[in-house]
Amino acid sequence: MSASPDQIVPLSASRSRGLAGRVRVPGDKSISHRSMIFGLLSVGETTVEGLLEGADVLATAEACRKLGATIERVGEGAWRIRGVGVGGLLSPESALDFGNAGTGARLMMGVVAGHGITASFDGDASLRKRPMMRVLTPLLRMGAEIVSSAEGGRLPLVLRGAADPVPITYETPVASAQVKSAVLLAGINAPGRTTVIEAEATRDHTERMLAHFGAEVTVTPHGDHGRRIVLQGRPELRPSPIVVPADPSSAAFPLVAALIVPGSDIVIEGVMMNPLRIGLITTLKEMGADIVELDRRVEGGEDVADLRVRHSALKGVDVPAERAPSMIDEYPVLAVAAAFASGETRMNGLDELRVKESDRLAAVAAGLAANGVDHRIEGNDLIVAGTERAKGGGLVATHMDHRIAMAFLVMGLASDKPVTVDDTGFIATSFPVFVPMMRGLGAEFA
Ligand SMILES: O=C(O)C1=C[C@@H](OP(=O)(O)O)[C@@H](O)[C@H](O)C1
Ligand SMILES: C=C(OP(=O)(O)O)C(=O)O
Repeated sequence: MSASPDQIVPLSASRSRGLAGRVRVPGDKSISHRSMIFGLLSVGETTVEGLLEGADVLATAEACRKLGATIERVGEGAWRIRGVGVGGLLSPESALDFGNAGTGARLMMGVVAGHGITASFDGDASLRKRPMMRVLTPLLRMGAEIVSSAEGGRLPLVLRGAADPVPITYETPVASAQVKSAVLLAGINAPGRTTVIEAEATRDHTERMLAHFGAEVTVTPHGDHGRRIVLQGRPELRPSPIVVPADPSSAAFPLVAALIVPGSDIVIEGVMMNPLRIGLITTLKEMGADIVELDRRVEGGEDVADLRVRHSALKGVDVPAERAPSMIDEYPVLAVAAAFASGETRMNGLDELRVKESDRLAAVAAGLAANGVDHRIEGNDLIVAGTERAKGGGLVATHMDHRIAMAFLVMGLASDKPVTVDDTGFIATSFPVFVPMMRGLGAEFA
């Protein structure tokens, strides 16, 4: 296991020989959070296999316990949740602490908003800085009330839910699966149809899980890239078994590492290929990456494939803004790949990166600068001038952000001099076995 978020553990990565081997990265974080929440919202026992046992998901599990669920771990990645059902939630006796996790906090605000209960929400210093009004604005329209909050509706906050939430039609002003999901989760207990319209389609795990648990949900195209989701409220959710596929956002790290470390040839098994999550793979293929999908199949209701990845000569590309939702968490590691490409890579429309665990646009730019990679920011676009190498030698400030830590450790595996990240503790939020798994492929970390 890697360090945990409450320890500060720096680590250096240095030039490695070709990576080799087969790995399976942990379960998808988005589906893992939702497994706990849907388990809570159905009466009876939900079984989960392949759960991501990262700090973010464990915080959501703890919150579900405080709201009335009985949750037990029965084996590695195997969990059982006994839920209380829609309408059956209890007001928790202590604050729900989501640690570093935006997904857990925001989705649970939706759940609480749709129930006549009051709950306190809190998180770590990173989560306390992140905007919450984006979910609270529609939830207030549905009848929830903010009892108290930090400035601008930020955490810590106390939310009083609505016993009879009002079903609304909501057009999301930002492309965010968390906002969409919060509204739908509140809408589960609303008498009538709750509609969410998104201009850009975002990950659809909540919609899929609603259907899997027996709710009536319809999804139709909206405009050029968007969707309209209609949920019929007050369904009786049936506990349903969940098999969590491997997280494409975690797979991104060994994948890019294999592309940039000369001589690499690896296989990453069972990676979820949900079309709304694979923008990085599309982009890397455009850059000339040798990624072959082997044994494409369906597991747990999602397309998955084993990805064979070999070191590749990459070239710079233009990444369209409308692709951002399908690779939103992958830009830090794409910026690293871009440094090792020839020519400019332009990543357009990265405004949402500014409100993640850190300001990722600033953190990536600082990390590139510290390691001698030419780049610039124009508005919300990041342009990396690739020269097929990075000098390295830099110390990267990770700002409590797991993806910044992992992306720059990957850079160090192929840069001229080692790259040091100031803290690896937060890697445990999403990919607790990152360090040992990468070492197993041949990564030099010290
Ligand atoms: O719904 C989800 O599970 C997530 C949605 C995304 O956030 P936004 O909704 O803020 O884009 C993503 O960055 C996050 O890691 C997980
Ligand atoms: C943005 C992320 O997660 P969250 O919003 O759940 O903190 C992430 O994992 O990159």
